[in-house]
Amino acid sequence: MSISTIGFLGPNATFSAQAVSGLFPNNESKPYRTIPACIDAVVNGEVDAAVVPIENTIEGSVNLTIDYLIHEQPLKIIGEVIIPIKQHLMVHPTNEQNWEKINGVYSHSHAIAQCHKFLHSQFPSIQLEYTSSTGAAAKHVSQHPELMLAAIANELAAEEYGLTIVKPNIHDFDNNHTRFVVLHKNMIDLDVYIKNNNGNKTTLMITLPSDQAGALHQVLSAFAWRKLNLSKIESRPMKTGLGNYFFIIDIEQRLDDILIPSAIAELEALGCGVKVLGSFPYYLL
Ligand SMILES: O=C(O)C(=O)C[C@]1(C(=O)O)C=C[C@@H](O)C=C1
Repeated sequence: MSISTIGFLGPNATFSAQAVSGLFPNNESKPYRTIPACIDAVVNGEVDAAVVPIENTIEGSVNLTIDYLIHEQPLKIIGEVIIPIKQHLMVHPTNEQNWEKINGVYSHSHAIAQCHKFLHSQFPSIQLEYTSSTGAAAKHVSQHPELMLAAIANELAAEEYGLTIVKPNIHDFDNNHTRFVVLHKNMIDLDVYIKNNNGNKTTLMITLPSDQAGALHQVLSAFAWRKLNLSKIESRPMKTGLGNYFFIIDIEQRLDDILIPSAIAELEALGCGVKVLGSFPYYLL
């Protein structure tokens, strides 16, 4: 396989690690402390690909991933993997009996956001501490039993760092999933290596011509009349001035020879900028 080592948001036993072992069970993987560090590692050639979170059912987009890809390091999206997310409250075993008296809850900001209702009702005035990942939170809690802390993380993290789950499934909505993208320097075909995908997508980045009435409507109609099914549309700031936005659009099919190229040509004729971020298979684990 032209992909051997995969970078992910570490340490061991994060949800990102789970996504990597689910999709690439036989590859080597390498943990990084932040999402930008995972992306840089692909650009620098330290790893062949990275698996990074891009969207969660409850919390929405992972803006850091989208912005870093668009503004800093343009890699290709070569695949997508969606995994169920179950968040558990865990403590050091020495604090198991009096876990309701904990002094602080540690986790990744997205994980804390997924459990806001639980935290608000059970621990309304507790100190919340944000860590670089759920795994990092579990590791920290395991190293400081004397501080009486809890982490929000997954079952693997409880095992890996020797913590006891005292409240399982504390995410506020049952249907909690996170979408991860596989990033690579080149637009390679992942489905040659990983079979049984659940569908295909093409992701475009589109900038609108400035100050043109109905521009977004025209963009959407270029897809609508070709019956190109869109599964996501998202706007993010260009960071060049208030009101300047670009759009990320997911189309539910591969980049073909006719329909998508002709939609792109129509958008360019309207004065839009269009960039193909990837055309790839997706997998549900
Ligand atoms: O902290 C982790 O375990 C991660 O892999 C990051 C992350 C995220 O950024 O959304 C991934 C999945 C969950 O939604 C919570 C956290």
